[in-house]
Amino acid sequence: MTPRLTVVGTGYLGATHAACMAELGYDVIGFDVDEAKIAALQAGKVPFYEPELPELLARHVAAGRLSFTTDIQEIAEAGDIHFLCVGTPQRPDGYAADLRYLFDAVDNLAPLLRRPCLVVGKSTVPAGTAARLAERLTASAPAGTAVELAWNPEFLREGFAVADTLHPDRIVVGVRSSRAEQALRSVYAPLISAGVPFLVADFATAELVKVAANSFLATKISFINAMAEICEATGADVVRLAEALALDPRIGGRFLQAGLGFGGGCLPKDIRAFIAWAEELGAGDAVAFLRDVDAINLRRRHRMVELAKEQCDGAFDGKRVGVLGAAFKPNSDDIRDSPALEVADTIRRAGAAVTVYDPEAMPNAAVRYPELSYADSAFAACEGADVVLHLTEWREFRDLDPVALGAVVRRRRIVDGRNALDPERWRAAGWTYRALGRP
Ligand SMILES: NC(=O)c1ccc[n+]([C@@H]2O[C@H](COP(=O)([O-])OP(=O)(O)OC[C@H]3O[C@@H](n4cnc5c(N)ncnc54)[C@H](O)[C@@H]3O)[C@@H](O)[C@H]2O)c1
Ligand SMILES: O=c1ccn([C@@H]2O[C@H](COP(=O)(O)OP(=O)(O)O[C@H]3O[C@H](CO)[C@@H](O)[C@H](O)[C@H]3O)[C@@H](O)[C@H]2O)c(=O)[nH]1
Repeated sequence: MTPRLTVVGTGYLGATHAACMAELGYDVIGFDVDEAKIAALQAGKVPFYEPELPELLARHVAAGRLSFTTDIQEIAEAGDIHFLCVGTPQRPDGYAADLRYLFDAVDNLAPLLRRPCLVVGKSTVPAGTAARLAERLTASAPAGTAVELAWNPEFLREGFAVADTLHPDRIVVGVRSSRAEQALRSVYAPLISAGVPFLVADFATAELVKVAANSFLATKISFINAMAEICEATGADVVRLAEALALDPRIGGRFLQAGLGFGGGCLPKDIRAFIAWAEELGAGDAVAFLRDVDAINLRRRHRMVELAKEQCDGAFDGKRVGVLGAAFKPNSDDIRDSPALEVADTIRRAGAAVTVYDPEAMPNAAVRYPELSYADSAFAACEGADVVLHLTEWREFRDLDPVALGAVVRRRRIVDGRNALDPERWRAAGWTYRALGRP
């Protein structure tokens, strides 16, 4: 019999997972404690920007295959498999992951379970969390109910969430029984039969795969950004350097884009949680290098502010700065730990009048950074600017005409924080072009 699925926590990950599971043919109910989010989703609307997701979600909601609720009893009664997709942000008091939402989710769901079911964690967690949740689940579920936990980390990227979910590089599951393994094999059968590798591990390994993958990606970005610092000291060009490195297939070219560094709701908090957890285990030395990875990453933001200041003739006071980009990366409206907004706000606090434009992230940015000014186009943000900062590499910015933009600024000066513009084109249009890691 086809299992009925539920998704607990319908943010970026959960809403995507719910819609994609409906696309694979399952009946899915999404549950969240955020009533506004659930109301939007139930109306077939995605309350954040993610390409491809709105059409997919609306289609399955309209077909009655996908629904959303704030009633936990409803999902407890309906679900054969419950996917936990709640947030695990950085704790306010340090580096560790805040696991309270996961514990709440399990504590609220478990006592209501009346039928045999599998609870599958997808959130990113320190190894050992699944074992703790399994204990809580068994302790709180009614006696005699066959309830089990499994772990199934998620590797999707924002901006490509639907494609990454429907065509993942691999599916990793942490299980304690062949029943759990078979249930997950069966759920993902359409992907497995399309050739997606299905890897089975213990809980701790499955949890660790996710954190290790993000640590590796963060390290690769910080490596090239460390090289950018060296390039700045020697007059070399990090973009040419990365091109040459990438031609070695052992290194590869992906995640070698030097610039303002990584932000978002995942890489920064995941490497910090990894450091905190390893230290707790007495294995802190093994991942001490991740402190450098974090520090290199944050230094790029300071360097960007310095370059902007140089282009403002050494003082921000009384200067106008046009900022292109607010999201932590293009094709997303996510501003969690956004390097662009941190740079923009630092410059504002230093005395400049800063105006930001982003194709999708301005509503989120305006809530978090109400003191910044916002404009409704790139041209409007740059009007009268002493310097333009390119901080999130949306296609719209890469396609900007430097001649036309040159007509609205006060001075033709641009700092490309993402190494994504063509320096020759901008210089030919009379701009002073500066970038991170390039002469
Ligand atoms: N965003 C990504 O691209 C991505 C990719 C892979 C893994 N992850 C991991 O997935 C998890 C979720 O990330 P996200 O970006 O979707 O976060 P998010 O903040 O967008 O969504 C989390 C959702 O959980 C809900 N929630 C909190 N407590 C709840 C509870 N007790 N019951 C039900 N719902 C509850 C919140 O209201 C929110 O809607 C994190 O662990 C993250 O590291 C995220
Ligand atoms: O060469 C690069 C590649 C990325 N970035 C930056 O790195 C950050 C993260 O980018 P990306 O990894 O594409 O975005 P996320 O959506 O945060 O996805 C990461 O985090 C997710 C949540 O854990 C994982 O599921 C994904 O596999 C992992 O790529 C962004 O700020 C990018 O601008 C660079 O600076 N240089």
